[in-house]
Amino acid sequence: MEPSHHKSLATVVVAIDGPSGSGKSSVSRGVAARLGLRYLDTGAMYRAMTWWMLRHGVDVTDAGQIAAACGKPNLESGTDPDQPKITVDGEDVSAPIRTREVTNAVSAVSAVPEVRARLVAMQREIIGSGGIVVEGRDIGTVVAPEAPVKIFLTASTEARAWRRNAELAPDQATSVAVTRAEIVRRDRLDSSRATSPLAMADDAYELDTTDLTLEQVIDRVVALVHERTCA
Ligand SMILES: Nc1ncnc2c1ncn2[C@@H]1O[C@H](COP(=O)(O)OP(=O)(O)OP(=O)(O)O)[C@@H](O)[C@H]1O
Ligand SMILES: Nc1ccn([C@H]2C[C@H](O)[C@@H](COP(=O)(O)O)O2)c(=O)n1
Repeated sequence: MEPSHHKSLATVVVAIDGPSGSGKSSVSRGVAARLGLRYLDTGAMYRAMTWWMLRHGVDVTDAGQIAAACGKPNLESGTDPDQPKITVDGEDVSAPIRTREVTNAVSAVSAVPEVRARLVAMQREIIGSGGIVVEGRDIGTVVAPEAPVKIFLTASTEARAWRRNAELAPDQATSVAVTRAEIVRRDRLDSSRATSPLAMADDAYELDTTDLTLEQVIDRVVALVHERTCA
């Protein structure tokens, strides 16, 4: 990252991007809680949109159907890092958006430009004047390109598969090999879509978390935020 614009914590935007299972959610929540910032999980928004499509019988392989329907659900994202919550039409969907059915359909839904246009606008509105950690795939490149702190988290495919597999709910349990294949497929789709694919911003700080504990990663990101904001 270029040493540049110093900001106060009250207005800072910390953009955290990376592939599935690299630790974005846990790191972002930990950093936000430590620094007293808000937290936005943009992946949860794409998941909630996908959950609604599946619930309403939208064919999630048909981009036209997705585009026509994506303005209908009323999504509300909480920003409390200690209690992340997302509702669709008033229903708390924090748990059902984590099923493998949603996980395996979300890349197709999030590749549709109309979906991205609506959710990116909502994300920018929530970010507002800042004081927030935002995680996703295109935060540093598209949603908040002016963010003074940009982190791109990575980890080996093996580490990500083990981490992701270990946290599946009992009714979603599968083998590490299946989880690994699902992660590889999702990364490929998320990185190859035409509109704002998963990508590292030129001015992002790349952090490989393979051999780091969660606490070590949080410590490093907090240190970077202090460095960038002089706080
Ligand atoms: N550095 C780390 N060391 C060990 N486990 C970690 C580390 N970072 C995250 N984890 C664990 O890995 C799992 C996946 O992390 P997390 O959900 O934060 O990743 P993610 O990048 O947000 O994934 P996704 O994009 O698929 O939602 C969680 O169970 C988390 O506790
Ligand atoms: N900014 C974002 C965030 C997420 N997505 C899509 C692509 C992911 O596979 C999916 C779920 O995200 P996760 O909860 O695993 O972080 O949502 C995106 O396209 N852009």
